[in-house]
Amino acid sequence: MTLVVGLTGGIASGKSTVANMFKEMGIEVIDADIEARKAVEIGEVAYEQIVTYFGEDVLNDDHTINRSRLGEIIFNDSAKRQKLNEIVHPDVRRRMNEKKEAAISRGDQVVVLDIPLLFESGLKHMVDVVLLVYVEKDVQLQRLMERNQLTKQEALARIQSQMPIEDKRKLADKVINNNGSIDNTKKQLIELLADWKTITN
Ligand SMILES: CC(C)(COP(=O)(O)OP(=O)(O)OC[C@H]1O[C@@H](n2cnc3c(N)ncnc32)[C@H](O)[C@@H]1O)[C@@H](O)C(=O)NCCC(=O)NCCS
Ligand SMILES: Nc1ncnc2c1ncn2[C@@H]1O[C@H](COP(=O)(O)OP(=O)(O)OP(=O)(O)O)[C@@H](O)[C@H]1O
Repeated sequence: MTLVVGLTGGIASGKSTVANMFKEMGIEVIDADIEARKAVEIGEVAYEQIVTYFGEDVLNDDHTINRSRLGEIIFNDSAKRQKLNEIVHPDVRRRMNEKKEAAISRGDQVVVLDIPLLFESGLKHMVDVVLLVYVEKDVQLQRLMERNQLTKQEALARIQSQMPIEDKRKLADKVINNNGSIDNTKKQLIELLADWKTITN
């Protein structure tokens, strides 16, 4: 039996950090952000729809999507964000499902789906258990500003474009608290995996 874990959290809460820990343990992680990048490559259906809706202003000179420009637009306008989600998400789900089915066919014990918008997009049905990477709001803001070189206002716009992390915490099956050190986070993950081993064996 394969346990399908949905890894989620707020922006910059530490999903990729935890995802890398899973990978180091030899567990496959299917990353929605990576699949979303592939879905908007030149020639893909979503690419054409983005150009039609948002115009050529969101393109780089080489015609690829200018991600920072598109981000500036959608993180400050909920109607445009919803439109982008409608364009990109169906293909992201299709790509993730294909990889998930491959992991199940191979007989992997655990496969992880890293989906930032798991709750916002109603994707709980895609996984067996939801694992939330939690951080307090001030830590989240600080880490986001530092990692993406954003002003406080820009970072807050991104945080506020998602379901509040406190609400996500109530909906999750398991929570890893990532306020502390990376080592502490890893310890919590190892304990969780030991629990799950009894489920998958
Ligand atoms: C807006 C875009 C161009 C910004 O690209 P950029 O390279 O700056 O960021 P990246 O893709 O690495 O996303 C970083 C984080 O932003 C958050 N985020 C991204 N898209 C959204 C969204 N539509 N709504 C809320 N939060 C989002 C997530 O927490 C994500 O982990 C890009 O995020 C995008 O195409 N988003 C739409 C697809 C999507 O929803 N992706 C998220 C998972 S499916
Ligand atoms: N426990 C920690 N201590 C200090 N810094 C951390 C810790 N966990 C993560 N970080 C840093 O915080 C930032 C956000 O972490 P990460 O990229 O893993 O978040 P994410 O949830 O994957 O973000 P996104 O939603 O944008 O994909 C990174 O710069 C990372 O190095």
